[in-house]
Amino acid sequence: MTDQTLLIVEDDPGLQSQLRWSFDQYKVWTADDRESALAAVKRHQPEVVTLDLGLPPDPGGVSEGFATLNDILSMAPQTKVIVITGNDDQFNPVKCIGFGAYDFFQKPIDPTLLAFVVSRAFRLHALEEENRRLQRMHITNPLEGIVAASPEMHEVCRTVERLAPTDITVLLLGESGTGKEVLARALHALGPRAKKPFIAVNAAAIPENLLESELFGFERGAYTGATQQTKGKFELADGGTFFLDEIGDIPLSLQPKLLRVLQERVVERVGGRQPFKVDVRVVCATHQNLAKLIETGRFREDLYFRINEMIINIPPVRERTGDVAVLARAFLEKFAKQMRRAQLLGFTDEGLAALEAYHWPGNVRELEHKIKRAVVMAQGPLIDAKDLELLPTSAKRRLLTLREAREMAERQAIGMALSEAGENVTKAAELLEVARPTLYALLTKFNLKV
Ligand SMILES: Nc1ncnc2c1ncn2[C@@H]1O[C@H](COP(=O)(O)OP(=O)(O)OP(=O)(O)O)[C@@H](O)[C@H]1O
Repeated sequence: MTDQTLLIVEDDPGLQSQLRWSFDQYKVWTADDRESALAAVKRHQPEVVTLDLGLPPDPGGVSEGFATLNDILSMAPQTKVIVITGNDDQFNPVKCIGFGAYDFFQKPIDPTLLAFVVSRAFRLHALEEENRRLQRMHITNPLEGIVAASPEMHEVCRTVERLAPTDITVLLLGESGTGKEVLARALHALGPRAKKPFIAVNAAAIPENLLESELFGFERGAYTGATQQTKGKFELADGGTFFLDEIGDIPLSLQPKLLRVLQERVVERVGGRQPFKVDVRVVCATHQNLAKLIETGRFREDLYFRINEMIINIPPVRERTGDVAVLARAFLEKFAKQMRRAQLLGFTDEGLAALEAYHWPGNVRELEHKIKRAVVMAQGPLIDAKDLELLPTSAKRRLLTLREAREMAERQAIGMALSEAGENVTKAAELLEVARPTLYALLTKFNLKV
């Protein structure tokens, strides 16, 4: 027997038991009036219901059946209700479907046909559930490897999705640790070059005198110690994506050579005389203000125009509405699993308040490190401000309106509850102590696509 649950609402005991036996491959529950039907829906959450329209106290009519249909669908809108009636009013089918029933059946019942309709209803329900699950995942995982609940980051992710299939050079602007590299990887992974290399170079991390050969490669004998020809990173990225992080740190002397690669996709190794073509998609990033660097003569304007075909501004964590809680939760799960600390369940209210109040100058990277440390340090089942080495600060933040504060809190609570409930809306609604329809209404209100 499967876990698929069927509720048969039928007041005729003979028909009820006939139906019960013909569906023994499902978990079957029965009810014979509106009250017991609603109790069974609440308790057993059947995916499919067969509903006799003629229920007491109106067994010869349809009023009680329609009221039951209406109540079931208000309580559990995803349920597939198959209406069965002996009443041959030709308008009933239209009315039932208009009320949200999945299908309509006239008595006498053809068991083979009904079995077929019921199994199709289960299939459709499963497909819709899977669809809802995928959409819910999208709330906190808008892109592979990216955790975000804020509309600001969802917008960034949508832009990444739109740009991924193109070869447009993208410039990612954002403070350190905001996720520029993760987004560059997403641009690569979602595009046609996904199976080819993704090569990242951080210009700030490589000494100036080594940067040219790192980027463009060198020929044997190009300088003392150059014992063999070596490929540069551009060449290694051939066919794929080249991610140049901290482009603002590229020395002025190298900028013309870089401009040439970007303009003509041509590379020349240090000490080489034969320029050759490379096929790369280029993504650049910086936390610096390039306009200022241009003003002070440290960055070429023509290079700037080359790399800014499309700019994506990544907001700092303190400006993302509702991201801190879901990021914290995701990192807690990741590190608790890695470090086998399954007893860690979440954050104390004070811990969460401290996370929210902090201004995160190091953005997601800092948040990740703080949670990692706290997972090691925490003694009880909940992480508090002390474990995080944070005190609720009085750091100046823009004063929120009451409405903004309420919405932010609601959004965070929903994100946390969904994450806690493994993305199961029913469980999340229980954790939040609201009815499922209320949670759905809130998800819609916050444009969370369920
Ligand atoms: N939205 C996110 N969801 C999950 N993890 C994230 C997210 N953003 C960033 N991270 C993680 O935070 C860390 C820093 O991200 P990343 O290296 O992409 O930032 P960056 O902006 O490139 O930093 P820098 O400017 O210092 O190079 C990484 O471990 C990354 O996996």
